[in-house]
Amino acid sequence: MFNELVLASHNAGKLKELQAMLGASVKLRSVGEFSPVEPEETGLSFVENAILKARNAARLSGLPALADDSGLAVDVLGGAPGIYSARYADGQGDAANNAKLLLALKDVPEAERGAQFVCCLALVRHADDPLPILCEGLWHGRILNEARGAHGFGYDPLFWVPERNCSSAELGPVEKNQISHRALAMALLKQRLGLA
Ligand SMILES: O=P(O)(O)OP(=O)(O)OP(=O)(O)OC[C@H]1O[C@@H](n2cnc3c(O)ncnc32)[C@H](O)[C@@H]1O
Ligand SMILES: [Mg+2]
Repeated sequence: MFNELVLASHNAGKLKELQAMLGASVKLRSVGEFSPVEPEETGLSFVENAILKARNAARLSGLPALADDSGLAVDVLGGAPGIYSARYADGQGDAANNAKLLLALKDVPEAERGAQFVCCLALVRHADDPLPILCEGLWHGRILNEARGAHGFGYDPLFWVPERNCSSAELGPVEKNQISHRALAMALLKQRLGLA
């Protein structure tokens, strides 16, 4: 159905994971090829931000666009940082985000450190598409007391994966791409597109 999609993301980790999940039959091009400017994520939900990013990328590229809005929702923080995950430490990047999260959970015991990664994928056929395809995935885990592992990106070193007994950054890319929030959302998208 789509041989080429623009990925409405400036996050290289997402591009790598999503391209691996889609396989070679659909080529993902980064929106960075078309503009260095990142749209402001003004939505109040993952869905709204994913649609906003997808429309922006479709407008810039003239191609159908896929967006991924994702984040980490921590139970004891009432779901924070959530849609603000990328900006948790005021735009200072992954290391600062992780340090801030560790500090926020400093005195929280293991049993209360539950969290989930959330991924919302939005696909628009063109910038004004009235019916975006939306797919979501959740991945349940726990926030560690210190970073572990060197794979992945973002909060992966702090996310304990109970079903594998390791952090998400200790999973190899193939394994993470089978069980992550993004993998679940992508599996649904592939079904919707008849690619599964
Ligand atoms: O908006 P784009 O350009 O796609 O890139 P971004 O990195 O800003 O992406 P988001 O706005 O969706 O914010 C997602 C945040 O959640 C984190 N995150 C999402 N998926 C993750 C994953 O699989 N592993 C670790 N962290 C993840 C990521 O590092 C960001 O801090
Ligand atoms: Mg973002």
